[in-house]
Amino acid sequence: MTVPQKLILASGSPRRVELLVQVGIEPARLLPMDLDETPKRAEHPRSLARRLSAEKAKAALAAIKGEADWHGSYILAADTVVCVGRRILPKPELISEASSALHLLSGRSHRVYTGICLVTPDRTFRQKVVDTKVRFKRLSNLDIESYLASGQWRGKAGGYAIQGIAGSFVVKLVGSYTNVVGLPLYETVNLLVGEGFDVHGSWIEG
Ligand SMILES: Cc1cn([C@H]2C[C@H](O)[C@@H](COP(=O)(O)OP(=O)(O)OP(=O)(O)O)O2)c(=O)[nH]c1=O
Repeated sequence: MTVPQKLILASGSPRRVELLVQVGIEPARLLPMDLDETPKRAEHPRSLARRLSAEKAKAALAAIKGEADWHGSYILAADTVVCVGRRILPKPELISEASSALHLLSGRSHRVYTGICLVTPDRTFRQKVVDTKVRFKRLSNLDIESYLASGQWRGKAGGYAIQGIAGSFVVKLVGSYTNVVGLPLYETVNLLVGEGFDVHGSWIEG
């Protein structure tokens, strides 16, 4: 008898769930981890994405360790960081923060790093950081004001969501699109397959 594999997604991000479901992976459980995401002094954005994704995975592992049926589960966590040069942009909750971020992104290229961390059933930690280069058009005052009014910036790294209105700001994108949304699908599936997770099982028609 084969034991069904379970994936615990250590995330509260609906985008990450949607991306996994898009490739046929239905997380058995969502376990959002509320961590302090403040960067360390002079921390590189790539290192921040790597560190936070590992911390989310570690916290999720600690949370389920005492449970009898966690054996055989995989845990996946991710963290997305947007930066202009080495300047890390916040995940704005205030309109003023979102406005500053959009002014900074206007007419420039920036990078989006997503760290992914997979904990295997034997508790091995496997990590990867993926980066994407994105160039925005020059945003007019009307673009910025209207975008701020949309509220789509709230809680999103860098103060925008490429899967919404801000998709129309993108002049050029080099790398993974899904990485910008919050979970790089190629690399995530690769990591899962490499660690023995059956991603293909759900692809059968009917
Ligand atoms: C740049 C960008 C970010 N985002 C989102 C993805 C993430 O949800 C968020 C980055 O913050 P994260 O800290 O990576 O994720 P989160 O706090 O939303 O969720 P969790 O830690 O529980 O997994 O920004 C978009 O949805 N679209 C985009 O274009």
